[in-house]
Amino acid sequence: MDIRALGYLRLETTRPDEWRRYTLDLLGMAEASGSTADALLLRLDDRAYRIEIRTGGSDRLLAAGWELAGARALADAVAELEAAGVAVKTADAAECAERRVQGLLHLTDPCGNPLELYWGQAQDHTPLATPYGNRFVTGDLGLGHVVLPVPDTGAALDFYEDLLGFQLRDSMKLPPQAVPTAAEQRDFHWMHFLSPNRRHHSLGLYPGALPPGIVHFMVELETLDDVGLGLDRMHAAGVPIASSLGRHTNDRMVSFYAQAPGGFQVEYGWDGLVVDPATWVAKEITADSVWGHRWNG
Ligand SMILES: Cc1ccc(O)c(O)c1CC[C@@H]1C(=O)CC[C@]2(C)C(=O)CC[C@@H]12
Ligand SMILES: [Fe+2]
Repeated sequence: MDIRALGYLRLETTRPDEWRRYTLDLLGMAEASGSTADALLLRLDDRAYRIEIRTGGSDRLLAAGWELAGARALADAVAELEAAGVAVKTADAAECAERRVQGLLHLTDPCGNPLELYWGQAQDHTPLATPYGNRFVTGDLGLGHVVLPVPDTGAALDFYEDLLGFQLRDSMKLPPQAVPTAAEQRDFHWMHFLSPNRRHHSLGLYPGALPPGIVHFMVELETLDDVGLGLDRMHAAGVPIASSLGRHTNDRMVSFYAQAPGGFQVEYGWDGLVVDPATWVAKEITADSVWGHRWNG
């Protein structure tokens, strides 16, 4: 399947004012044109939007949007999904227009996580004015990464690897105490990292359940100072820091994790690894970080 990148995230929130402050004032995102009273659209680059925060009755992931190369790629995806027995719902013209894409499918992964496959997202050609002059690393690496809860980790790995065509980059054993909501009792649980592109991982699979349907999402900044200044803003605003600054072993990302409104986290990072998919070899990592990343509570 010709999926190219994580294109957008859609979230539902019961606390839209908090999310507004969090994304614009703390994460340094820009409000996109087309935002409405019900849905804050956020710009990180030349795309019309990368994140949608929709006001509703719960705090949860509405969809991870994965971008395909074009109309033929999306039609091929429908055929492959249906042949594999996966139910897909094709969006009508009105819904495509609302999402600002030219073709769109809805489906769920084997653990019930909502995804959208799409092609042809609108661009915004007006200069991007982020509040602190910070720049996000996107382009063909996509928006960043998202970590999804997958209690049936094996089924989820098969789905993303074999059907969606993501490349497994590495895996890490988590001790039972790190996965209190695992489906079964085991000595350890695998966490997996995958991507359809050169970004080390666009998707993390966390082997437990989590009510918001998302463990964290990561946005990457161009400079270390962008990340440090973001950390200062989080501290100044009194946002709980879920994990201190550190460097991950697998993608070498220097990042911290801040609590987001609604029970999950945002990872704010710099210097993530770009790999060559043609020569990559899947590995096991035996520590999450080279240094830092002290988790709180
Ligand atoms: C290990 C790792 C490497 C690169 C990343 O971008 C990344 O997010 C992680 C994993 C972070 C991970 C998590 O998402 C939920 C709580 C986890 C499972 C832990 O208990 C240790 C690592 C944590
Ligand atoms: Fe991450």
